[in-house]
Amino acid sequence: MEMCTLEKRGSVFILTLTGLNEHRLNPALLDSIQSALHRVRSESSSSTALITTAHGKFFSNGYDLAWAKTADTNHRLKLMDSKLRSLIADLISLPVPTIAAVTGHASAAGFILALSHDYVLMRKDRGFLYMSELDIGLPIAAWFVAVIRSKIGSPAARREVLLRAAKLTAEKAAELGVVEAVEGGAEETVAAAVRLGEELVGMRWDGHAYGQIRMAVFADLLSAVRCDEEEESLAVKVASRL
Ligand SMILES: CCCCCCCCCCCCC/C=C/C(=O)SCCNC(=O)CCNC(=O)[C@H](O)C(C)(C)COP(=O)(O)OP(=O)(O)OC[C@H]1O[C@@H](n2cnc3c(N)ncnc32)[C@H](O)[C@@H]1OP(=O)(O)O
Repeated sequence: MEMCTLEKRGSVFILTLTGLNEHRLNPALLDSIQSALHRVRSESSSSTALITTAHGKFFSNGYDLAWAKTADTNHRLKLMDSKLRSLIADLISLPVPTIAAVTGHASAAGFILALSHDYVLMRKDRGFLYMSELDIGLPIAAWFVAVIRSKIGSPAARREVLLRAAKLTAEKAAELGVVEAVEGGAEETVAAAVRLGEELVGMRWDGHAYGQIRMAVFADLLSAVRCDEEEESLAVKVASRL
């Protein structure tokens, strides 16, 4: 079953998480997204940009904990987490500008996926950006915090997101500096992302320079994403709470 599509619209790629489901980040969906990123990398000979968006009322509702809850929970949790980390590292090294067009709820790992883009545009009327770990009693990985620290500048905003589990609407997220722009509905958000993408493509930057500079800007984040020291202990904690 196709879980995401990749289409070229003008000069930009649009990666869409398909289906009216929660787009939970299980290995199948993570693999599908990552192979789309590999296609963007291989086909981005000329200047291009990547927009990531989703169908339905969810951008992504986070890890697929139901999938993980089996006899082999620890292994499955670690598998999801290592696949997401690999995907985030690919986004940071991708030689093209990246834009998340958040057209629905983005929770926990889904929020991390959105934040890992260079720009986040969000629809005004529906959808929350929400780190739900506090509400569901789960610990958080240091690398998740590294993403949030790299992308959300204000300590007050980080407190709202992590220590208050705030459900941020687009307007609140813009006020806290979490998203760049608040658009209308889903279609307007994708259209605004395409306009921004075409504007960035118009700069005709060298993609490898763009990717290298982004990796330099987020060097600390990249090393946190690649470090799996705590994974085992966190997996045990998370598994015990499922
Ligand atoms: C776990 C991996 C371990 C690996 C090994 C260890 C290493 C790492 C360890 C890390 C530790 C774990 C980290 C965990 C990561 C995860 O991803 S775990 C999974 C997390 N996911 C969740 O917890 C799911 C959270 N989601 C929700 O709670 C809900 O889906 C939601 C987002 C709150 C949406 O709820 P829902 O009821 O479906 O929403 P709606 O019906 O759409 O809206 C509710 C009402 O709000 C109104 N509304 C919606 N948007 C807006 C808006 N923008 N503005 C105003 N109002 C809005 C909407 O109209 C609804 O109102 P009513 O119609 O009046 O009800």
